[in-house]
Amino acid sequence: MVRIRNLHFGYSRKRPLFQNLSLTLERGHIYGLLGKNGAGKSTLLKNIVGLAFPDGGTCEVLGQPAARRLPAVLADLFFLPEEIYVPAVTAAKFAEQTAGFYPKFDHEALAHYLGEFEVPAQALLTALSFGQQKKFMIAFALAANTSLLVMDEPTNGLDIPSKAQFRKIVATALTEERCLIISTHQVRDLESLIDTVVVLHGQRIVLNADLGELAERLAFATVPEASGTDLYAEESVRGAQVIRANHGDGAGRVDLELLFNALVGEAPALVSYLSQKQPVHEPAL
Ligand SMILES: Nc1ncnc2c1ncn2[C@@H]1O[C@H](COP(=O)(O)OP(=O)(O)OP(=O)(O)O)[C@@H](O)[C@H]1O
Repeated sequence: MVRIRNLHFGYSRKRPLFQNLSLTLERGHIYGLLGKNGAGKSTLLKNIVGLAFPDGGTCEVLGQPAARRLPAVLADLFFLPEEIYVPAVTAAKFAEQTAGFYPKFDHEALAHYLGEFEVPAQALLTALSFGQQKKFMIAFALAANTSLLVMDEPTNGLDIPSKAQFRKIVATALTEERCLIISTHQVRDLESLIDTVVVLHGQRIVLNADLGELAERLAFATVPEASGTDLYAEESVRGAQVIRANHGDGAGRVDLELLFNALVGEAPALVSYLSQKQPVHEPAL
C-alpha cells in the first residue's frame, strides 16, 4: 500500500529532516505514527499523499510514485490534515459537492458517523465549533471509504468523550482492504485503537512493530525499584516504570507512552533487545 525506500527530504538542503528513511505499510492495519513535536510526522504524511516531494529515494502509494498524484490514486486516498477549513455549507451539501471525487463514498456511513459523533447535519459547517468541524471531517474521511486514509493529529481539539467515540468509530471502519495511518504526539489517544506502532525519531523510522508481537516480547510494570536487567526504567511518583524482557509470562498490555519515551530516549538496552529478533519490518533499529 505504502512503500518508502531510502527517502531523503528536507525543507532546506542544510537541514535534512529524513535520511535513508524506509517504511512499508500494508492493508488491513491501523498504524499509529508517533514522534515528538517537530520530528516530521506531518512532513512524512505529506510525502505519502504527494504534497511534498522526495529529494532522494522513492515513496510509492498503491504502486505509483506518490508525487505523480495520479487521479486513480487520489480517488482512493484521503488525507485529513491537522488544520482544517470548511466552507459555509451544510454537511449534506458538502457531501453532495465533494463525495463525487471518491467513487466508493458511502453516504449511509456518513450519516451513521455523524449521528455517533452527535454532529448536527443541518447546520452550516462554519457555524460548528472547531471540535464539531473536526468530527465532521473525520466522519467524511471515513465515509470516503478509500483504500488509504491518512489522518494527521485527528484527535487534536476533541474532548475526552469524543476521543473515545473516535476510537470506536475508527475501529469499526477498518476492513481488510483499508490501510489507516494516524499520527499523533498524544500517545495515549491511540491506545486500544492501533495494531501497529511506527515511531519516527532522529530522521528515520526507529520502530514499525505489531503491538501483539511487542506484547509477547516485552513486559511493562510499575515496581518499587528498577533493576539492572531492565531494558528501560523511568522514575514516577508510584515507583519505577520499567520495560523488561517478557520471558513467557503471557502477553500483557503495551504501555505505548513508556515505549515511546524509551525509544526517543534512545534506550540502548531496549534497542539492542528489539533488534535481536526483528519484530520490525524496516532495517532501522
Ligand atoms: N513548510 C515548511 N517549511 C519549512 N520548514 C517546515 C515546513 N513545515 C514544517 N517545517 C519544519 O519541519 C520540521 C518538522 O515539522 P512537522 O510539522 O513535519 O513535524 P511534526 O512531527 O508533525 O510536529 P508536531 O507534532 O509539532 O505537529 C519542523 O522543524 C518544522 O519547523
